[in-house]
Amino acid sequence: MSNPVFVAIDMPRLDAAKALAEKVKGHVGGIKLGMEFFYAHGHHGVMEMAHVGLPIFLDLKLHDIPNTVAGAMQSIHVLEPAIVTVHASGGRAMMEDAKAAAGENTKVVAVTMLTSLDDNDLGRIGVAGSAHDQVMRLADLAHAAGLDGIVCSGHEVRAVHKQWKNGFFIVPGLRLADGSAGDQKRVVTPRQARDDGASVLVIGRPIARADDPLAAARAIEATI
Ligand SMILES: O=c1ccn([C@@H]2O[C@H](COP(=O)(O)O)[C@@H](O)[C@H]2O)c(=O)[nH]1
Repeated sequence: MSNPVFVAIDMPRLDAAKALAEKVKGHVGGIKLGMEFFYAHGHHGVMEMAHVGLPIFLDLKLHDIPNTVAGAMQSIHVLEPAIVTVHASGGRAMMEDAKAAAGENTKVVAVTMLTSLDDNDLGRIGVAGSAHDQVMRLADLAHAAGLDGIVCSGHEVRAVHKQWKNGFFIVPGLRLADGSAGDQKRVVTPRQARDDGASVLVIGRPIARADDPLAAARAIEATI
């Protein structure tokens, strides 16, 4: 993949989403659509965004019993997304069934621990150990389930890459050194994540909410 940046288009308006994608398309490698967009526009919206001509990452973070997640994967099959996410904490059988139900050109990738959480948050939800331990544990489970890779923060991607050589690693929670982290807690720069083995760099607000999104996308591209 030449440009590893997928711009996260987290907005409910289709016209605004299309305008942003058209504006930055020469400086990103793909488009990430999440719940905010998909719940508002569904299949129609994804098909509209596909006209931009970039690979589509459907970040739906599926998490349910195996039969339901497999059904959801079948329902989005026709959209031929390049990437779809499920939650690793849904368990091995859920991930296996998700992969089996996905199209052959769709990478199924497991969200390990959200980048908006840190070690303290993990303790509060009853999980012992560090974020690093939790990501490594769930990466092993996703690998065993036959998934293509995982979503983790830039704090863990180097270690995960070492243990899963041909894995596909998606890293959100990216900020330039002077950028506000907002709700993200495990943050690194795009350059750091790339150097540490990220396959895809997910960048949302630093582009979408910039005064000049095109200039922001260009500036980020220049750093990687
Ligand atoms: O652990 C995760 C998993 C997914 N995301 C998604 O990435 C983008 C990040 O947006 P920014 O505006 O660049 O913070 C967003 O769509 C999240 O849903 C994540 O941040 N962390």
